[in-house]
Amino acid sequence: MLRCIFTFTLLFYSVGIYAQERPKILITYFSQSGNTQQMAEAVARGANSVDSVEVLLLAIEEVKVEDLLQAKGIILGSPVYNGNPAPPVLEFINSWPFEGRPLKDKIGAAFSTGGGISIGEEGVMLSILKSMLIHGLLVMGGEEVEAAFGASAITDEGPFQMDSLDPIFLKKAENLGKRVANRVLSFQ
Ligand SMILES: Cc1cc2nc3c(=O)[nH]c(=O)nc-3n(C[C@H](O)[C@H](O)[C@H](O)COP(=O)(O)O)c2cc1C
Repeated sequence: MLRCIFTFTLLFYSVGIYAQERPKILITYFSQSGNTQQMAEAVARGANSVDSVEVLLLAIEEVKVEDLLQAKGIILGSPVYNGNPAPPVLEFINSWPFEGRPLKDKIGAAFSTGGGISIGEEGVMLSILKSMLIHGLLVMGGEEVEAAFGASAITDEGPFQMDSLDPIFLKKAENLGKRVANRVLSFQ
């Protein structure tokens, strides 16, 4: 009986500690026609490949303030709309709590999708990173030099006009998620 209680207590505490210690990574996106969502899912796959982190994948409209506050890493994605992040993404960022800068020192990263080559993806990621810097996040880019500002994908020009995004873009997104997850762990 005593042994049973001991085992149960040990199990209870180990589960508690494990749950408590897994830092959360929030991956969030706006997507009207599914491209940015595909990138977000790839980012989440990459983050999930790292043990000991908890990954939350949510469309921006599903994100609650507590999700932002609890996350140790925030990875935000947007399509390019006329060279800028999509307006709902800007509204989302404008809704982040600012008083006391509660998002300070979290890790931040960005991803984007755009219809054409060199008509906005990079600018959108930099715009997201700039806002993250205002909030005090520690921002980072992707794994590859070709993803220096984050992971981006072309969705509607030349060879990149397919239902599913080209694997080269999805790989960069996965690597971004993995990189952020590893950094979050090393900053614990
Ligand atoms: C209103 C609007 C404006 C857009 N402007 C641009 C643009 O300036 N540059 C670009 O590369 N793609 C532009 N696009 C294309 C989208 O960025 C692209 O299709 C993106 O992958 C859509 O993402 P989603 O499928 O997640 O909604 C625009 C699309 C819309 C609807």
